[in-house]
Amino acid sequence: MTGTLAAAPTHDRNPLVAARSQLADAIAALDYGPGMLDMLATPRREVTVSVPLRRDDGSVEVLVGHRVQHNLSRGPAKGGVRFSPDVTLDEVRALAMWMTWKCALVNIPYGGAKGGVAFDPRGYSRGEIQRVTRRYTSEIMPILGPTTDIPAPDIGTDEQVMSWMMDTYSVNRGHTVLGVVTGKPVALGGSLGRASATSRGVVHVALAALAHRGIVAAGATAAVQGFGKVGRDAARLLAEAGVRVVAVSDQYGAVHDPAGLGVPALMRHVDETGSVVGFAASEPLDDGEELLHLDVDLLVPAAVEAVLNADNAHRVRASVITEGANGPTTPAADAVLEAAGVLVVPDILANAGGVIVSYFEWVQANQAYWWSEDDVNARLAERMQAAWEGVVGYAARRDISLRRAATTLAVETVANAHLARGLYP
Ligand SMILES: NC(=O)C1=CN([C@@H]2O[C@H](COP(=O)(O)OP(=O)(O)OC[C@H]3O[C@@H](n4cnc5c(N)ncnc54)[C@H](OP(=O)(O)O)[C@@H]3O)[C@@H](O)[C@H]2O)C=CC1
Ligand SMILES: O=C(O)CCC(=O)C(=O)O
Repeated sequence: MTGTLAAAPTHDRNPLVAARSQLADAIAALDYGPGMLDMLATPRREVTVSVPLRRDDGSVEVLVGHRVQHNLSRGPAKGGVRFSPDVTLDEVRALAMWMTWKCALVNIPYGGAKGGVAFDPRGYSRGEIQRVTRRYTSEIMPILGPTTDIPAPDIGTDEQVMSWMMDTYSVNRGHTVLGVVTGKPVALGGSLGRASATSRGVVHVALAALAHRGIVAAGATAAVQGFGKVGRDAARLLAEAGVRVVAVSDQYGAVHDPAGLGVPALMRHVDETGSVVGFAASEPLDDGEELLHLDVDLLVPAAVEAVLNADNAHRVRASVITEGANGPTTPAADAVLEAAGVLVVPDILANAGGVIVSYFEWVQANQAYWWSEDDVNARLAERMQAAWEGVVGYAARRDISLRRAATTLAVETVANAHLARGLYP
């Protein structure tokens, strides 16, 4: 390994350490010439920008934003934009690398990217968030475009933020460019089914994983960490499938009902109060951490990275973990969970439904022809099922974990694209 990798951080909870360790595992199982590991570990392009913001009170704050394009060998870079105080360049690099593997694994013609601005949108007005979005978009505009890099929503962003990004890009280009971002509102060239696509994909593979373990979904128990764009619809769809969702959490706390939470009523409570905390038909858990250790059939981490780590993995009692979030399990935790026989459905497979329907949205926008929601959902289910079967089959043939199988399959696809393009002449 050369300079870039030698300088890498080493902490178990650093997402870049996790992403690079997963890549190194995959490369070790494959047969490529020297340089492939370094090349795939290194982002193709990184932009760090200042985002000056005039606050509503007249003061000026200078925020920091990033956009990292990890790989472009199979098509334009694709991946979400995150507004969160925890955004760092290392985090964005890791998330961009995971996007590359995700797009390759589910065979959509993209490389991986990710972006973010380090601030907590909960402390800012709608007007301030719009100004941050527009300035960030302008600053990274040289590397954006419908054939180069196509953002989408992630933590702290939504379809309104995507509309502002599309508008800023389009105004600068002089015409409307629908294909420059996905996750837009349906009224503005978005796709039916995109808003719930990540959750729908998570639930598709969660149900497949329960069946794989011989657990009947009807009456099985689940805990969901995070009640945002991914966790909320995952809880709803699990409940609709007959799974008893016994606990959910957000940043403010966690609620629990061993008999099963009434998810529609909980959703109404969150709409009214902004948090799951205080939901009448439930008991509070001491802290969000407790949710991760409940004795449930299924655990769905759908919030942030590294929540399952060296310190707590041994306390997990779930049979199946389906990763709605990116990078919720550190490599040290993975080893503990694998030894304990927990089936972990990895992020790049489990949460790929979002980018799959983003791809459908981009295809529809480029064709200016929109599909029905049933059509979108059927195509999504078909791709999730194919990816699930591919990963499970590969893992079984080699007697390896689903994470190792998924990463190896994806890395091989990307490495072969580099070879086909003439990496080793
Ligand atoms: N949106 C998408 O299409 C996709 C998202 N993902 C991944 O899914 C994860 C969630 O993203 P998304 O739902 O879009 O983001 P949101 O911002 O919509 O929701 C994040 C949720 O996580 C909660 N949260 C944050 N920190 C914690 C914590 N420490 N403990 C418990 N809950 C916490 C938030 O709480 P609160 O509500 O209180 O703020 C919120 O409910 C991320 O890892 C993202 O990268 C992956 C694929 C696609
Ligand atoms: O929909 C997309 O393009 C990307 C979604 C995303 O950021 C992710 O899958 O982590």
